[in-house]
Amino acid sequence: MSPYVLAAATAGVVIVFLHAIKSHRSRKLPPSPWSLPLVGHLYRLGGLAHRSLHELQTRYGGGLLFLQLGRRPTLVVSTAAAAADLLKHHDLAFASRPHSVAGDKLMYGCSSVSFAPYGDKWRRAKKIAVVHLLSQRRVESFAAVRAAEAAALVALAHRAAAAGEAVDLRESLYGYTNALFTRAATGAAGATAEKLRQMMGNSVALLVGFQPEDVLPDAPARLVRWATGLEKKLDHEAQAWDRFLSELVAAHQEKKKPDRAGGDDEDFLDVLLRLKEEGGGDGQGLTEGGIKAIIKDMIASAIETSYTLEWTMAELVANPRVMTKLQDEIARAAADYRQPVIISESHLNKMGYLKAVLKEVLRLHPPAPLLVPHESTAPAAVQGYEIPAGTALFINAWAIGRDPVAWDVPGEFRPERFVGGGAATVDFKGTDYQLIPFGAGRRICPGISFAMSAVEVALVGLLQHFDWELPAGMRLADLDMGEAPGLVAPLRVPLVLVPKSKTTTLAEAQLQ
Ligand code: HEM
Repeated sequence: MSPYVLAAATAGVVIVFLHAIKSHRSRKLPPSPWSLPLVGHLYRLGGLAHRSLHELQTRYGGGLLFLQLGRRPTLVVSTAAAAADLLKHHDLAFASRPHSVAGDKLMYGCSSVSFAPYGDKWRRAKKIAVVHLLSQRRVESFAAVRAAEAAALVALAHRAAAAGEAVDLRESLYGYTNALFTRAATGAAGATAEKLRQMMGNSVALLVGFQPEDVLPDAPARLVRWATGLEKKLDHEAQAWDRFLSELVAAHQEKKKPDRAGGDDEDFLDVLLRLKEEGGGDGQGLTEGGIKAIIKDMIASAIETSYTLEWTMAELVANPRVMTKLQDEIARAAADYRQPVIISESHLNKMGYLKAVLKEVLRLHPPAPLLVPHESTAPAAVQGYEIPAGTALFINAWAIGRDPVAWDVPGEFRPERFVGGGAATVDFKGTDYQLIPFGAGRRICPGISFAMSAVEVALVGLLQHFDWELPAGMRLADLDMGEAPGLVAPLRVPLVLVPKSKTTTLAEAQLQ
């Protein structure tokens, strides 16, 4: 980088930092540890920000911390009580998102649901997602696609079992969710799904993590993006996506038949193009860019969904008692109802222990441990502190799931706490603030039902047909249950397990 760029960047940071310190001192703010010039508290985050922030919070007490993360004043919420107060009483003030240049470029001017700042554009996109794409009826309409993709996953495990080989679950579970989400979003499978998966990997690498504009004012941040080649990468990626999505849109417009409009066999792209064509109502103001951004949002969610499956398999292998109990529940359902290879979804809904296991996994391992950052658009008085407008918000769902005030023996994996115990009625739908892996309030994830159906169908298939063991020579104590660094957190080491068929072959399973 040239010395001029460096000097301009440094001067910018100093000005912003001094300004931040001045305004910080004049307000009543939550506890804030000492920080460094320029970077503020950024250096305290480390690779596993949710863990570092949890440690800081236990040291300072209370449920709120106020940090200066580079340029951004940031409120961190780490207890169930503080989350309840904030989300019940100040949700509106904190319903926006911090501006992101990568989101602007890769998400068509932040017009996806997840990147849009709070306002009319976001409200319309969210309504489309909730009412037209991810409603219970629409989720049910994809049951056959889920069953087919889960059967492909079971077949893959059968092949590995027959060959005595291990399965790389990180790889195969993401293969499953990506294929399923791509089919639901665009109707495409095979090579198209593979291409989208590879492109999504490139985009996610550019979208997550701290960006130059988080630390520097606009002009020096732009210089840094230019000097480091980031600007070029973002433009290149945006163009590649646009070419690909334009082809999918064109193919959909060609195949569209009048008698299909509004039917249950529509994929997300069909629905969005229909709403745009209808013009008024919920499709009002929907542009082709907006449609492409929403499609990207939906396909990207395959990542968190597959991480949930991977964490579940890891916890089950680490807790053989729970694995056996869940397999017994599944075996009873399969026997009672003479089920085919993949147990039908109406029967999954009656499996109480399955639901309890998944809640327990999401309590201990929310795939987005700090949710997605919010930003306030108005001042708010939270627990007696004055939080200025323009403050970023991290809700530490990982710490909240381990809050000792909200949970008995929080570090223990014990699904029974959700069956008849004190937490029997606690759910992750956004009203129980001690369990918020999907967030709560206005910005809550609209894909809970879509995600959980995908997780349940695959999990039940994998446990109905196989016992799962650690690879030869590996002991339970060697299983690494730590997280990989990043704002979306899978297991640190991809999970590899050996399947042992309970139904010797897929053909045999199909006959049962
Ligand atoms: C287990 C899987 C999933 C987890 C753990 C998860 C979690 C989350 C979280 C934590 C947020 C942010 C909440 C906040 O800002 O406070 C979110 C937002 C969102 N999720 Fe999910 N999600 C999952 C699956 C899905 C699926 C399957 C879809 C759609 C197909 C989806 C679509 C979205 C969208 C569109 C948003 C943005 C909402 C907004 O900004 O208003 N998610 N999700």
